[in-house]
Amino acid sequence: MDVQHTNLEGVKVLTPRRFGDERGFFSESWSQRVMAAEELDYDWVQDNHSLSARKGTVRGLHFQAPPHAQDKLVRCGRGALYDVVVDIRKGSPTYGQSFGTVLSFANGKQLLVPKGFLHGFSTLEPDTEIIYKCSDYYAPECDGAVRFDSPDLGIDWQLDGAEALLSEKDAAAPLFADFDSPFTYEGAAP
Ligand SMILES: Cc1cn([C@H]2C[C@H](O)[C@@H](COP(=O)(O)OP(=O)(O)O[C@H]3O[C@@H](C)C(=O)[C@@H](O)[C@H]3O)O2)c(=O)[nH]c1=O
Repeated sequence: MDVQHTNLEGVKVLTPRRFGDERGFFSESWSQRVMAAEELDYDWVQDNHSLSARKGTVRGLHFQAPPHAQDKLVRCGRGALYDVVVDIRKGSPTYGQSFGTVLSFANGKQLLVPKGFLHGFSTLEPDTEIIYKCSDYYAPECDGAVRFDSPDLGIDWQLDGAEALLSEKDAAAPLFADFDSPFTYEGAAP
């Protein structure tokens, strides 16, 4: 597993090795044993899978508040997406800063999204599937969202000028400027 650090402490790009042969490839998308050596230790309890039929679909920016905050390990099962995280830990040296990267079936990259970050993505191809592990269960009462195109965040969603397809919930989300984060920075993450 190749592990790349990003501008946001704790946010990492993980790229599993693919063993290719005439049938295709095999890869270990997660191994607790291997990742413990990188000081990454998670008890994943829920796997999520969604399909976005249209290119230019945006899901996000989402979080689950404590006591049901979630770490997530995100990958693309089919197609390609632009995955984005935003630091919302009050007092963090990178509060409000974002990181984005392309996750595709072809590149096999995964993004590790720790608690205390917004997460969202735009689809770069039709019929794009996202698959992700979560460290806590879905808790709708703790579900929260921030408007993806908040001017203060200045995120380029790679939409090439097209209008994003959003859920009603995401269209009604508050702007980042009006958002009071429930997370505080607790020092350096692994
Ligand atoms: C997230 C989630 C939703 N649902 C239900 C609620 C609702 O009826 C339906 C669709 O939910 P949403 O519109 O919130 O789905 P979606 O917009 O895909 O939400 C997801 O977006 C990405 C960016 C994330 O990071 C995820 O954590 C999650 O927030 O699925 C669950 O049953 N379990 C879950 O874990």
